[in-house]
Amino acid sequence: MLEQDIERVLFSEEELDKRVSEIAAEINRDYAGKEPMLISVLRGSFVFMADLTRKIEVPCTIDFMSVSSYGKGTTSSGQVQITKDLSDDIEGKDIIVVEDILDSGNTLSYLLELLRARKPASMKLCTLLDKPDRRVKEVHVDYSGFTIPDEFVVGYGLDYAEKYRNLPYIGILKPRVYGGEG
Ligand SMILES: O=P(O)(O)OC[C@H]1O[C@H](OP(=O)(O)OP(=O)(O)O)[C@H](O)[C@@H]1O
Ligand SMILES: Nc1nc2[nH]cnc2c(=O)[nH]1
Ligand SMILES: [Mg+2]
Repeated sequence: MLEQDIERVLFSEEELDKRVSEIAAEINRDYAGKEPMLISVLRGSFVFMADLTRKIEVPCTIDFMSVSSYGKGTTSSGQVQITKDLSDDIEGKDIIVVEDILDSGNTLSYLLELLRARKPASMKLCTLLDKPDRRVKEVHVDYSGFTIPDEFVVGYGLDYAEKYRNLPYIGILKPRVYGGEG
């Protein structure tokens, strides 16, 4: 069972639901009278995106982009690959980039620069988790769910070697799973 690979739960389903509601309330307030386009950075953000969008009450559109830099490891390769681009144009739109985690910053610094060049009317970043300890590229965050310690977390969309995305909570992986001690 997946549960046996989890050292401890960092955020329960209930805690995630409460925080996602709070973030959605901020967005609803900030975008009153506007029509934001929410851009989910796949694959990690799919669960957060689905929960967040269902709590957004202003009219909005959604799109998806797929980016990968971790492969099977627990540290960033630094090489960001776009594996699926957006379907729609973002020029003149008020976009909100939705991410599961900001860690080294490699993914988002690359992605935000690329999207900025397409001339959206405005661009904000919403990340569920922020792990500042391993940052190598500076990234400005507009909406952040939780600041977390330097531990490799999984669940609620986040994977290790493509597994654990289906866990309904966020947990810390036992080091033995990825070849560490424990
Ligand atoms: O700040 P960084 O160090 O760049 O790390 C953050 C990124 O890493 C993960 O994606 P990953 O490349 O593992 O792809 P995935 O979303 O398909 O899991 C996560 O979903 C973020 O996009
Ligand atoms: N699953 C997972 N993916 C990440 N990508 C960057 N940091 C992390 C992390 O802590 N866990
Ligand atoms: Mg990953």
